[in-house]
Amino acid sequence: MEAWLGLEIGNSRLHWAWFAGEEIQETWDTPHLSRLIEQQLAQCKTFADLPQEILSPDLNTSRLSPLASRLLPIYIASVVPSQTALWQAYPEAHVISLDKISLSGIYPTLGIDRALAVLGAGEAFGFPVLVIDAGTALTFTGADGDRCLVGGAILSGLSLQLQSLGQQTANLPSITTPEILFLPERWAMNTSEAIQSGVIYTLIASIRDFVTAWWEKFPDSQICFKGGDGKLLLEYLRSLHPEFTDRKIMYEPNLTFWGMRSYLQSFQ
Ligand SMILES: Nc1ncnc2c1ncn2[C@@H]1O[C@H](COP(=O)(O)OP(=O)(O)OP(=O)(O)O)[C@@H](O)[C@H]1O
Ligand SMILES: CC(C)(CO)[C@@H](O)C(=O)NCCC(=O)O
Ligand SMILES: [K+]
Repeated sequence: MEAWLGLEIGNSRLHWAWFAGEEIQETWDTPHLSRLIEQQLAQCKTFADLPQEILSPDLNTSRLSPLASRLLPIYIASVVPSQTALWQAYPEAHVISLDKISLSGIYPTLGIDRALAVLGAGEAFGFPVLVIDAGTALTFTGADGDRCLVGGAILSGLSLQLQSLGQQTANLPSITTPEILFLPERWAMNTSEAIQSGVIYTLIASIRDFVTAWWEKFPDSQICFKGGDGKLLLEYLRSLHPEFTDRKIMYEPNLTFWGMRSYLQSFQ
């Protein structure tokens, strides 16, 4: 089984998956790379030459050691052109572009992360499917039973909403997502919880509205959450609306990587 790396470049950070053929072995996240690393990427001859910055401290690198003497292909799905540019120098970098994705009805500026995630979800659970990516931006992306893009929506994600409130006002603190330990009181009595209440209850209401509208169109469709805040938001959606607990709605962090796998299979 050939080894390869999947790299999803998001607006906040990099998401990595190490594949042996079609199986994901490990996944991890790292910060964006600095421009200083470009030279090192250009000179990579084996896996061992790759900068340490791309490996996670939790990664069991001894499992990777059989790969050390080879240069692994890296398949890249990026929505951050300046970060994509750094990889141009790496001899085995393959940037995935929208034109080779097997979905119809795509518009030219659709994010490759959205296209791959909806493809990966549809391949795994069947079409029609709706993906809710709770990342830096929160996106809804749906495809119908003919693998045709239905469309979707883009709004500010959880962190971005909290951060922009803090940055653009004199008296409001910037709350970070690790500070959100529980579902706040809706009618909050302090500033921090009032911000959390405003952002979280409106986000959940928006998500519920999109989910309901999707199921009106496609009643039996699977809905998948992904992204850094996906697990938390699905948990809150379910605790506020228990009727969603038994429905076809789940969290699956690797949808974009599944989309990459299916993209690669389409060339075999
Ligand atoms: N260690 C972490 N670092 C950064 N964000 C984190 C972390 N853990 C959880 N998060 C949450 O993940 C969210 C970012 O999600 P994610 O990492 O999926 O975004 P992204 O893929 O970089 O962005 P996008 O795909 O929207 O361009 C933030 O809103 C934050 O609350
Ligand atoms: C919306 C984001 C930022 C989500 O990562 C990304 O998919 C993107 O840059 N999309 C381009 C615009 C679009 O999808 O219509
Ligand atoms: K921008």
